[in-house]
Amino acid sequence: MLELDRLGCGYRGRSVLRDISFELVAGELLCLLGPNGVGKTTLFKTILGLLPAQGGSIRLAGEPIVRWSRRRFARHVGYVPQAHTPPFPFRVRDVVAMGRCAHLGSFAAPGAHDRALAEAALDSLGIAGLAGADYTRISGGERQLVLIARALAQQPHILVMDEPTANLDYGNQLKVMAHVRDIAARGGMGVILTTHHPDHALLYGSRALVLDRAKRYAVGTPAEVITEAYLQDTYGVSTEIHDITRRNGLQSRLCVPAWGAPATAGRRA
Ligand SMILES: Nc1ncnc2c1ncn2[C@@H]1O[C@H](COP(=O)(O)OP(=O)(O)OP(=O)(O)O)[C@@H](O)[C@H]1O
Repeated sequence: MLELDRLGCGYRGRSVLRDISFELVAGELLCLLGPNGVGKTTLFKTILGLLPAQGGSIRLAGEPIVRWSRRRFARHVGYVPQAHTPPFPFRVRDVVAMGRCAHLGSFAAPGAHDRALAEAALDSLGIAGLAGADYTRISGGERQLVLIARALAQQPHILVMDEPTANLDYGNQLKVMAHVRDIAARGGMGVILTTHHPDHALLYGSRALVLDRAKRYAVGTPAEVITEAYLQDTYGVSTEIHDITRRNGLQSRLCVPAWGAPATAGRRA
């Protein structure tokens, strides 16, 4: 679906990442992890065509993205930016319906089908009750959910999400991750998202791309690339990664800090 080949990205006179190669395939959720300032958003902006590539290439459905018109690109690729406050007090249902813009003709307004997709996207995230609210008067986490709903209403083939769970409460973080994983798998959408939580990738990711401080990267299953050594070297914290058996018998892998618990906590009798 999306192929990066030795991609370089950065800003005028400043290289941020070099020689990044990976593919995003249909139905997968690829989690991108890395320390603050390493270049995750810069990589996304380059994939989205907002910054010119500094070498290498990006292909979408086998065709270099430089050959894609903006309109065709917008029909294929959805983007969830980090939450922002827009200057205009649109109603939430209109913000979500804007996700349908790339599918409409010039000057056309969203029709019944587009409105229904917008309402369904709000409903799927449990925020149908916000539909009539003013987008500038809802909380940061609610705005984040609305931006996710807008991207879902767009029904893209590829969804790029920049820290989609950053402002969300614990329950909404888990719901959004599970929901995105499920719609990727069911609908054949490829999703790439950034997260600062290794557990999000371990629990929900099909694959992970991890960047370290030296801007080296590795791509693989979350279990392959999110290791105690990676977390120690990259974040300077000691962690333990454990395989657990859930009550339903399924196996999961989780990361816990190796420090910080009271001396007596969890001590066996
Ligand atoms: N407009 C810009 N012009 C020049 N340099 C920039 C610009 N925006 C970001 N940078 C620099 O590019 C580098 C990568 O920034 P980027 O925002 O991609 O990091 P990130 O990995 O997304 O970080 P975070 O996890 O904190 O969101 C940083 O050193 C940052 O200072």
